[in-house]
Amino acid sequence: MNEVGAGTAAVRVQGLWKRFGEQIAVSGIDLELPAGRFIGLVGPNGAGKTTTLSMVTGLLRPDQGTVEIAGHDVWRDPVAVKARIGVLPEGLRLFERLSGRELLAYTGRLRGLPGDEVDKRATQLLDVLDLAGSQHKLVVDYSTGMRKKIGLAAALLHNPEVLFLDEPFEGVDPVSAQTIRGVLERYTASGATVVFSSHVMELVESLCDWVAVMVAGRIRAHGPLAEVRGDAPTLQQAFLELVGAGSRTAGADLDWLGGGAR
Ligand SMILES: Nc1ncnc2c1ncn2[C@@H]1O[C@H](COP(=O)(O)OP(=O)(O)OP(=O)(O)O)[C@@H](O)[C@H]1O
Repeated sequence: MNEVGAGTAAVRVQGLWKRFGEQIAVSGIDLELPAGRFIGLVGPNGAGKTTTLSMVTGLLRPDQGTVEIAGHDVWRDPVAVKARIGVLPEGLRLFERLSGRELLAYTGRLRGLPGDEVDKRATQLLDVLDLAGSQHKLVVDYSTGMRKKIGLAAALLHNPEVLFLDEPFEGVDPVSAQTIRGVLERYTASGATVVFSSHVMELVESLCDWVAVMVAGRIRAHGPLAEVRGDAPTLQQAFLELVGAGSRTAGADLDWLGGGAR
């Protein structure tokens, strides 16, 4: 059962900072992500999305600031938070010498689920994610898309309240993307919250009902999709305006590229 109903904040971020030497990756952000929504965190390369998601999910300690998930402080109450979240991080490390099914069995036991419940859920997830035929293959032999899918299955196994996904569709073919999408839509329809980062605006526009736009370590816009899109015809156009790239002519200075002298 999910504790957090629609209308309350699934994630509350206050004054979050992260520096790497001279580089300020996240510059004092405040953000409330509503529960029960499909939320997209978008921004150009290097905007700070991965750093933010890592701090929000307890993988990277902030320099300053607090994060609460379902009312629990991520750094003061990590056990309560980790029981309530699922995470598919960027560059996910998996136990390569386990098969897909073994990985789920292991994850389920770590999560404290009874063995027969783990078996039942693993069978269903492997089936829905089209991995049943590869469940006995070692993870090391999985393709990029299969790795994303088994990572997603592991993140969903304990039925978290909030699911965080860093670029879940990168390197995933359209058929697998559609499968992942179906699973996520079903999950949010039941009141759970998904927060995912992506650069693919069409995807964010078609999946999300709430977006946060991050530029240079700050949140530039956030809110319901229609509000952030405003009068722009597409989210892509609104995004280009927000990041100040709307009028930039790509490649204007590359006059040597293409024809002419070689
Ligand atoms: N471990 C690190 N050490 C030094 N700098 C880092 C580190 N991690 C991130 N950065 C810097 O922090 C900034 C934000 O990086 P981050 O990976 O969070 O951005 P992003 O929005 O996820 O980018 P992308 O969309 O390209 O994945 C970048 O300038 C990056 O170079």
